[in-house]
Amino acid sequence: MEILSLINIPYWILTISLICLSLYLYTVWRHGIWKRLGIPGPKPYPFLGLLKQLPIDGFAATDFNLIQKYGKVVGVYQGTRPTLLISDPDIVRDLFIKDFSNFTNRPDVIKPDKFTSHSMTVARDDYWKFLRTKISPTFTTGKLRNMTPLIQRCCGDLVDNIKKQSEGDSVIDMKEIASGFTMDVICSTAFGMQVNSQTEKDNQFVSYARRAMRTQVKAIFFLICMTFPFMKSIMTALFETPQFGGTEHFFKKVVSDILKDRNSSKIHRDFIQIVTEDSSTNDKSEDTEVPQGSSRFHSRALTEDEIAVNSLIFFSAGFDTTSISVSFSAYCLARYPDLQDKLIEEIDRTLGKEIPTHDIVMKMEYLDLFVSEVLRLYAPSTRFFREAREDVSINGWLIPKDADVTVCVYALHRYPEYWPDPDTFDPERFTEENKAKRHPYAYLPFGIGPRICVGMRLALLETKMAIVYMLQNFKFVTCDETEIPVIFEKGFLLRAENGIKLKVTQR
Ligand code: HEM
Repeated sequence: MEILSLINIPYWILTISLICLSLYLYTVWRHGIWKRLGIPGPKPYPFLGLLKQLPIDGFAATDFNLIQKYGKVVGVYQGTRPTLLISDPDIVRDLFIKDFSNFTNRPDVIKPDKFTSHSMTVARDDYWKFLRTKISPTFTTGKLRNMTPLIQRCCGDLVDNIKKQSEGDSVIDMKEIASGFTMDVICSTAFGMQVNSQTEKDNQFVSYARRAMRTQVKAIFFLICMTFPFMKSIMTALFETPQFGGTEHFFKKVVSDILKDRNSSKIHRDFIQIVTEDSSTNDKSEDTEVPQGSSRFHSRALTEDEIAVNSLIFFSAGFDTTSISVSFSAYCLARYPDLQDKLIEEIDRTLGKEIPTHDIVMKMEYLDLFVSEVLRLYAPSTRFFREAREDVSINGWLIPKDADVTVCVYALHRYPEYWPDPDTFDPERFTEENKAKRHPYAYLPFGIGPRICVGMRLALLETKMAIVYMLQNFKFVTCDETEIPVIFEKGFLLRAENGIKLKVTQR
């Protein structure tokens, strides 16, 4: 202390310096984990690791380049979080299916607040199993068949919107139009509300929904928590203030009012109605994926908060993803006129101008091949994740407890070993014959295993219905404004940065 007083350093400077030094040593130690375990990967950037690269190159290109350079397993750091990037279908199967009990949970970067902790996407272990068991029956074939009239109505509005916006040979932006359509489908299938978000721009419900999905601010909170995990609690508290999020009260009230207003005389076919009727006890349909062993929660119904937050995941998990699949479908139709004609031929032969039903649409063979190929090249989620519960050894490598394991869907779907000539758009890759020749886990647009996307059936139905309605009325064509190839946003979702500009001709 006497030496310090001699060189006259104020205590506050000394304290700050010591904190900085400790943080630096902490990150250096964390950034050595993969090297100590012998897993290949790039030298991490101080503090930020891969988080420095992601905003520059974007998730898709960063993962693609790393996997090209280091192979199918790459050790990186997101901030100081050790993350294993994987694009090896065998390893994905071993971890995400065979060893699911060790890889049940997603990493919780931001500590979920009390309300969000009821969401199926972030719930952990037995509580996740309970929620999944209660919510999965919403997406059985029977329930989706019942929901189809809601989707048909939104498809009708979609066609009207395209007609209106393309008047006088105008260029339309399918990114905008598809996002309006997806919003309408969610409002009706989750909440039973009829909205045309394309024409009702100031609808209060829609503006709250858009606010709940605002991602830029969330990204900053995520970045801080990934770099310094001990900041989780502070960031969580901030995140919930009305300036940054704060949509919880609005949606809780909406759900509470809906539940009060419902009376038994009117038939409702939406998510809120289905889970209120506690469907898991009376609808164990053949095609619902329900995890086993969800012990102690089973006997009770969902609470109002659980219904509210899980109706919100229709927005957070189902909005951008489905809107990307609809907009890129239109893009591929315009880019490949021969394939568009083939699809039109199938639609005309099967349906003509009749209203598409669930069963007819889901049985259309070429439509299925086409949508599968769209979701290969333009898989909306570039990645999906799990957290290792325990140390796990795989192919002679140790994955340490708490590490993130991330499947790089964008890179996997372009790996030439599984997808010869990967940049070519070719729906024939998905014929039964060609599928049988390929690794079954080389195609993962909806994830894999017991935690696979719960809304997959709804997303496919919605996308296919939209395509059929659109092609019954129009043909898509590229124009001077169409960006070829599309430039992607840099985020985790594969959105087109500058929209998807196309023209249509009437049929
Ligand atoms: C084309 C559209 C969609 C795509 C590409 C997509 C993709 C995904 C992916 C990759 C996952 C992670 C799976 C995993 O970790 O193994 C996921 C999870 C999830 N998705 Fe989707 N999704 C889509 C539409 C939807 C829709 C419409 C809904 C809701 C209505 C939805 C609800 C969810 C939920 C709740 C989860 C978390 C499941 C759980 O943790 O058990 N998704 N989705």
